[in-house]
Amino acid sequence: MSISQEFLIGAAGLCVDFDERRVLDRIDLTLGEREIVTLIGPNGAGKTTLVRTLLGLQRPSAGRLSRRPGLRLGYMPQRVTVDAVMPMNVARFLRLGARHRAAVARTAARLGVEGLLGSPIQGLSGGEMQRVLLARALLRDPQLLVLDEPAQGVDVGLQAAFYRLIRQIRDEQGCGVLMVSHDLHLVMAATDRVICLNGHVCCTGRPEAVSRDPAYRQLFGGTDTRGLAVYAHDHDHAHDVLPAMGEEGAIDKGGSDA
Ligand SMILES: Nc1ncnc2c1ncn2[C@@H]1O[C@H](COP(=O)(O)OP(=O)(O)OP(=O)(O)O)[C@@H](O)[C@H]1O
Repeated sequence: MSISQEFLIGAAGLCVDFDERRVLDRIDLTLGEREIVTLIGPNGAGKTTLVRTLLGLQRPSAGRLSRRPGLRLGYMPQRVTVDAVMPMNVARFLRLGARHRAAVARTAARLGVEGLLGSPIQGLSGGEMQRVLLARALLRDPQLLVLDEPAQGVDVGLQAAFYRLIRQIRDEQGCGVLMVSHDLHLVMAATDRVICLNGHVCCTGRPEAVSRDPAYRQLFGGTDTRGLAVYAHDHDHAHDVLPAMGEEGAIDKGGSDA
C-alpha cells in the first residue's frame, strides 16, 4: 500500500513486537482530513499500542508509517495522574500548554468547564475530568485529535453526549479524529469508519456494516447487542425526516438492509 499525502496519517504493514511476541500484525490504516475513525477491539487487542505507534511514541518492528509533515496533534490520554500533593487548579492545568488565557477561557466555555477553572484538578468527577482533558487537547488547535478510551469511567448518558460533542467539534474545527473504544454501539453515531482490531485488522468499514460483519460478531459474541436496537430506533426517525442527507443520511445508506 502506498501512503499518499492526502492523509493525515497512514500505516502500511505495521507490526509491533514486545519481547518477540507480535502484538500488532501487518496493520494497514489511513486517516483522512475531517474523518472520524474508531479503533475497536477487546482487551489486549493492541488498540493503545497502535495509537502510541501512530503518535510516534512506540517504535514499529516492521512496516511504514507516515504523518503529514508538521501535523498538529491533540492527544487525550486514557487518564492522567496528578500528584495529590501538587496544588493545581484546572486553569493552570490547561495553561501548561503555554496558551493565552483568552484561549483557555474560550475553550473552557466551549466545553462547559468555565465554572471549574478555579477548582483543584484532583477533585474533578469523571465527566468533568473528561471535558478538561478534551479542552487541553483542543488547546493545541489540532489537525488530528486522538482520544484513547475517552468515555471510560463516565456514565452511559454522559458518554453519548460526549461522542455527540466530538462530532460537533470535528464539524466546527475540521479536524480528523482517531479514537479508541470498547463499545461500538456507543460510538456508532459519532463515527465515520470503524477499524476492528485483534492484533490484526479483523474488519473495517462504516459502523453499521462492521456491526454485522461475521469477524466483528465472532470477536464480541453475543455481548454487544444491547445498544444496537437503541441506535436503530434513533436512526429510523432520522431516516424518515432527512432522506440521504447529512450525517444521518450517510449512516442510513449503510443500514438500509437492517
Ligand atoms: N510496553 C509493553 N511491553 C510489553 N507488552 C506490552 C507493552 N504494552 C502493551 N503490551 C502488551 O501488548 C498487548 C496489547 O496491549 P494494548 O494496551 O495495546 O491493548 P488494548 O487493546 O489497548 O487493551 P485494553 O483494551 O485493555 O486497553 C497486551 O498483551 C499488552 O500486555
